[in-house]
Amino acid sequence: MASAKLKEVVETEKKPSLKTSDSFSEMSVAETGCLSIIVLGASGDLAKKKTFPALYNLYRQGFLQSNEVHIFGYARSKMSDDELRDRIRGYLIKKDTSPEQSEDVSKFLQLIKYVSGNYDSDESFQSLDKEILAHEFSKNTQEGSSRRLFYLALPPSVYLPVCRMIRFNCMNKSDLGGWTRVVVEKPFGKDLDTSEDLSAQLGELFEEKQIYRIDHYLGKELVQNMLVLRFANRLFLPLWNRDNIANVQIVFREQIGTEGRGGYFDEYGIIRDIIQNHLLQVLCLVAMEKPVSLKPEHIRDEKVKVLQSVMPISDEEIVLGQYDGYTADPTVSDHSNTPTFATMILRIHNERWEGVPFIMKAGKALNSSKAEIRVQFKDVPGDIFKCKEHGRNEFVIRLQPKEAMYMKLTVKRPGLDMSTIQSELGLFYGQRYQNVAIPEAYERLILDTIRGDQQHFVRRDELKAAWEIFTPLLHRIDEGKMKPLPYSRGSRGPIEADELLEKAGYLKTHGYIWIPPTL
Ligand SMILES: NC(=O)C1=CN([C@@H]2O[C@H](COP(=O)(O)OP(=O)(O)OC[C@H]3O[C@@H](n4cnc5c(N)ncnc54)[C@H](OP(=O)(O)O)[C@@H]3O)[C@@H](O)[C@H]2O)C=CC1
Ligand SMILES: O=C1O[C@H](COP(=O)(O)O)[C@@H](O)[C@H](O)[C@H]1O
Repeated sequence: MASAKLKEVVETEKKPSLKTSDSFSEMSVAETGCLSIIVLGASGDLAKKKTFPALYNLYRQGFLQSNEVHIFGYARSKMSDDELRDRIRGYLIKKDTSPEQSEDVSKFLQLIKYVSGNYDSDESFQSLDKEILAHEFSKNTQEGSSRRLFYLALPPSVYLPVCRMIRFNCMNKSDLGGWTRVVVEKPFGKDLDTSEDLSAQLGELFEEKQIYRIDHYLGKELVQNMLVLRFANRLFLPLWNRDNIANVQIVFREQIGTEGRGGYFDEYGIIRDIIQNHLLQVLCLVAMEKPVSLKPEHIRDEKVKVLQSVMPISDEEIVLGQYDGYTADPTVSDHSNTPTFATMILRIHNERWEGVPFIMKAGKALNSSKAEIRVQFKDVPGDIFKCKEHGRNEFVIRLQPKEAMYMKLTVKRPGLDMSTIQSELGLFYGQRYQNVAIPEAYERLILDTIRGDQQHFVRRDELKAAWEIFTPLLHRIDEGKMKPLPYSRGSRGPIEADELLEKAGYLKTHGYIWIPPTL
C-alpha cells in the first residue's frame, strides 16, 4: 500500500501538471475528475487547423493524459468517428513525422469521438451529454467532479443557441470540484450594442469565470513576454513614456487575401477581424501601467484603464484600403465597401502617453507576412554627431515569423573616421533558444482554460471598452461614409498610409539594412 502510494506521488511529479505551473498566477481546487473536451464546429476550418492540432501537442507533451481525457467533436455534418479522425490526421502528420510520432498521432486520434447534431436541438445536446456521461462513468469519475470544456469553433451566429443548449443539457452535474467552461472565439459581436447584447445573454447562462473569450494573439510567445520585458527590466522603466518615445507602431501584414473566408470577412472587415481585437490587445500590453500583481484581475484592470483612455479616432487619421480583385470572390458583394487594409492612429489621453501616436496597421494581400511592434524613440537633444540622417533608436519586437527583438542603435562606423552608422543589438529566438520549441498560441491558451487561468483571456468590461473605441468609426464605414482606397495585391497597401505615418511623426531610417544572423 505504502509503495503504491509512493509510486503515485512519483508519477504525479513526473507528469506535467494541469494546474498553473508557476507562481505567476493562482490556482485553487483539487481537480481529480476526468476531463472531456468538446469541440463544437469540429467539421470546420479552425477546428482542423488549430484546435485539434493544439490538443494533440498538449497530449504529446503529457498535459492531456489518455487515462483521464476524452475529446468529442460535434457538428451537423454526418460522419463517422474514423472520418473525423482521418480529416484531422492530415493536419498532424507532416513530411518529417517519425514512425513513433505517427503512432502517437494514432493513439491521440483514438481519444476522439464524433457526435453529429444540430446547434439548437435539446435532443441533440442530450445525446452529447449521454456520450460525455458514458466517458465519465467509464473512468469511475464521481458525478460532479468531472471537468467539461466546451470549445466553440463556430460562427458567432450560433454562439447563443449553442450556449443555451450547453447550459440546459450538458453541464457538469454538481459542484464537487468539477467544472464547466466555455471557450468563445472572436468576433464577439459586430459593434458595441451587439457585443453587449451577446455578453448580457451569455451572462445569464454562465458566470464570468466560466467564460473564456479567446484572442489567440494573447497566446503568442512575444506577446506574453511583453509584461516581463517592460516590468522586469530596469533599462526600459524610465524610458517607456512620452518624454522618450516619439511613436509606436503595431503592425499585422498578411500576404494571403481572404480566399476561402470571403463570406465571413466581407461582413466583418479588417478592423473587426484584426485591429479591434488582436492589435488592440497588444496595444494594451505595450501601454498599460504596472499591475498590482500578476493576478489575472489585476492585469485586466490595468488593460481596461488604458482602453478607457483612448480618444475617439479622427477621420483625418485613418486610411482604409481594399485590394484589387477582392470583390471577384463570389462570396463577396460586388459593391463591397469592406476594408481589407487599415492604418489609423490611436491617441491615449493619460500622463504617460499624451501626444504619442499609436499607429495601428493591418492588411491582407500585402507584400509580406509579419506582425511586429515598433517603438520609435525621440531624437537625441543637442546632437553633436549630426547623425539625424541615420535615423532614430527603434526597438522592434517581431511577434512573427521568427520571433525576435532588436534595438536599432547609432554606433561609430568601424574604421579610422569618426562617423556614425545605424546598427542593432538583438535577440533572435531561433538562434538563442535553439532547442526550445515555441508553443503555438492555441496550445498555450487551451492549457490555460483547463488550468482555470483567465489572465490571457478577454474580460467583459475589456471587450466593452474595446468596442467603444471602434464602434463610431465602424458605423461610418458601414454606412458608406468612408471609402477604402484601392491597392494592388502584393503591394504595401495604399501610398496614403505611408503619408499618414510620416504626418504622425514616424521617421524612416534610410540606408539601414538588417543582416539576419546565421547560426
Ligand atoms: N478559421 C480561422 O483561421 C479562424 C477562425 N476564428 C473564429 O473561429 C470560429 C470558427 O471559425 P471557422 O472554423 O473558420 O468557421 P467555419 O465556417 O469553418 O465553421 C465551423 C463549423 O460551423 C458550422 N457552420 C458553418 N456555418 C454555419 C451556420 N451558418 N450556421 C450553423 N453552423 C454553421 C459548420 O459545421 P456543420 O455544418 O458540420 O455543423 C462548420 O464546419 C469563428 O468564430 C471564427 O471567427 C478565429 C480565428 C481564426
Ligand atoms: O484571427 C485571425 O487571425 C489570422 C492570423 O493569425 P496569425 O496567428 O496567423 O497571425 C488571420 O489570418 C484571420 O483573418 C483572423 O481571423
